[in-house]
Amino acid sequence: MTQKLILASNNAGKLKEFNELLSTVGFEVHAQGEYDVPEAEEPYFTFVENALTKARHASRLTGLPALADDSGVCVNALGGAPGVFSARFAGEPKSDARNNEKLIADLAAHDDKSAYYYCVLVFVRHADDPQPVIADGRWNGVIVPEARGAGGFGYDPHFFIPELGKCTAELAPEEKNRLSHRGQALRALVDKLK
Ligand SMILES: O=c1nc[nH]c2c1ncn2[C@H]1C[C@H](O)[C@@H](COP(=O)(O)OP(=O)(O)OP(=O)(O)O)O1
Ligand SMILES: [Mg+2]
Repeated sequence: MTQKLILASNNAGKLKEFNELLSTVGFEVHAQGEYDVPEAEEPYFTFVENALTKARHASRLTGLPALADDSGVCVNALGGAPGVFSARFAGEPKSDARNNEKLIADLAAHDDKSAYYYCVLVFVRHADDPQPVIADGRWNGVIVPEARGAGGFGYDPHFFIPELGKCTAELAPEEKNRLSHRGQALRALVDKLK
């Protein structure tokens, strides 16, 4: 029997990646938007607290198991910023274009362009689940000033993987999922659910 699962996210890029990643795992996946779940508050300073809050919120409003993702790009020369604040780095309303512009500007005076993507996933079986399942993943790269590629979302046009000679926006979806922070975290999470 396939189990219904709510994806506790409104981010179209994440939803597309999760649909690909979860298609093989036997869940019937529904985005929280299908159930008119509004965006949850993300008031915390850690990825895990924000992800847990998003998962509980979606599960409470739908009565179904929920999976949430809190993720971001952490830049070493900026002390890990924007990190947990990646989505709203350049203020409200959220804008990938303005976030990328600000990231390039803030890094201009720094020689060290190294960064990593980080993702925490939290799965709850029900809203008050006392044993949320948690997994994370990390993906190292460097920030480049010139945008490259049309795939992915968010910071992908500026997140360069030296080993591949490409930005993550230049990767095919299956290649990004095989390597990404989100792909790593999801495989670890699925292992824990077995
Ligand atoms: O693979 C990625 N490729 C590019 N950028 C990425 C990636 N993964 C996270 N990011 C960036 C996008 C956003 O600026 C922030 C996530 O913020 P985050 O709050 O977790 O998501 P969100 O507000 O867009 O949607 P939601 O909270 O509904 O899941 O990190
Ligand atoms: Mg968010």
